[in-house]
Amino acid sequence: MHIQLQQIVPVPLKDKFSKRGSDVWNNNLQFAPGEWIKIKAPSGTGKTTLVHILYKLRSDYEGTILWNNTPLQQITGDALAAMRQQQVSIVFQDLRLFPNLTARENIELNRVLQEPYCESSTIDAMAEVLGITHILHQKAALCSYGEQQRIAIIRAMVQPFSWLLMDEPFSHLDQQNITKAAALIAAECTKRNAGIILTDLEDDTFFKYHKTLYL
Ligand SMILES: Nc1ncnc2c1ncn2[C@@H]1O[C@H](COP(=O)(O)OP(=O)(O)OP(=O)(O)O)[C@@H](O)[C@H]1O
Repeated sequence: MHIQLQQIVPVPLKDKFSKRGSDVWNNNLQFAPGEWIKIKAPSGTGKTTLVHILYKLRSDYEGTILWNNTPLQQITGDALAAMRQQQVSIVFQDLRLFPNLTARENIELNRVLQEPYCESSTIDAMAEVLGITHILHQKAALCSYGEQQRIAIIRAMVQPFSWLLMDEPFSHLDQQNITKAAALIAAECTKRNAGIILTDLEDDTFFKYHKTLYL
């Protein structure tokens, strides 16, 4: 799936970014299938805003986003749900787990939303790689932020996708866990020939990005 950004300007950020310039805002960009893109920016400059715009969680912007040549504004209802279930997976900055469900239930919900993409045992295998097997039965609310971040990463992996959006996905993890999580994500994206759009504050070596854009 191609993603195009045509002169996107978030209304609340209009004055801020116009003073300092941006590779993204108010520019024309095309993300090709399978591209791995890093969006780098300091705190408060719009990383979450961009991710939410791309996932159609907010529409307070000027310009046009195209998913496979169709303006996002025109993708609604069942078509939007199908896009999110089959084409675009996401790791939110604020994770958005159901606090009263267990870690496994949070992940399972995403796995069975559609024709299951993988076996339930995949959850066990990924949990073992990321070192969270022991908390799979625990309510998400009782898990540490680092554990919740790994739950959210596995949840994003157990559905089909051709694009993976990640908003500061490793912010609560130590270097060893980042390395394991990034390797898992890279392997999954490579297997599916999926694109990555990852936001972060600093440069990183988590992935072999095709391009880095400054927000
Ligand atoms: N609906 C809104 N109305 C007014 N201001 C907003 C709105 N949404 C976002 N902002 C402002 O836009 C700026 C960018 O917010 P955003 O959360 O996208 O930044 P960020 O780069 O993800 O920050 P961080 O790295 O701290 O998570 C902030 O100053 C925020 O207060």
